[in-house]
Amino acid sequence: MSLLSIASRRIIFTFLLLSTLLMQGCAQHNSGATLSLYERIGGQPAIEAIVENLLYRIAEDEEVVGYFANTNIDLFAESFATQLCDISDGPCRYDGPPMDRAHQTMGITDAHFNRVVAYLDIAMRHEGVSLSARNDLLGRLAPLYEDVMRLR
Ligand code: HEM
Repeated sequence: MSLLSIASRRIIFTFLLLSTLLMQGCAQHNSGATLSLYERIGGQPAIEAIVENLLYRIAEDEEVVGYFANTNIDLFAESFATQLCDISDGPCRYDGPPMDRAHQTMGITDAHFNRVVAYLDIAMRHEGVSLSARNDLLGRLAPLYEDVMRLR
């Protein structure tokens, strides 16, 4: 085998190796392994659409909407969207009241808590958020249950 053909084989081998590594990198990127949860949800526009969608579902639930009777809905929407952005590793910092203070004197029942969480899941599904991203976000909200219900 000539020196030239050994050299060209090496070049081809190196090229194949590099393109395989590059393709693996792209596949990993596309599968979401390197994306933040915030990005997998769809970033700020998706979060705002999800909160809006959630608000319509709450408005249609005669029992749950009662909790929001004295609430400034625009402020709530902004605050909730910031919290979702923060908790999903987005570029926001939630600096509103802690969850136990935000929900004091409400006496939220388990059934109503579950309904709001279900509405949030449906709102995310409606906005095209993948099952795994939905589960990850709900998993991050789950530890707030005790504070929202004021059980601590
Ligand atoms: C994991 C579940 C929940 C999270 C993460 C959450 C988060 C929040 C946040 C961020 C605020 C805004 C706080 C502020 O800036 O003043 C808020 C307010 C509020 N939440 Fe929740 N919430 C949850 C569950 C619920 C449930 C189940 C209900 C009722 C059934 C509820 C009813 C309210 C109401 C009525 C307000 C407005 C309080 C006010 O007018 O000052 N929340 N919540």
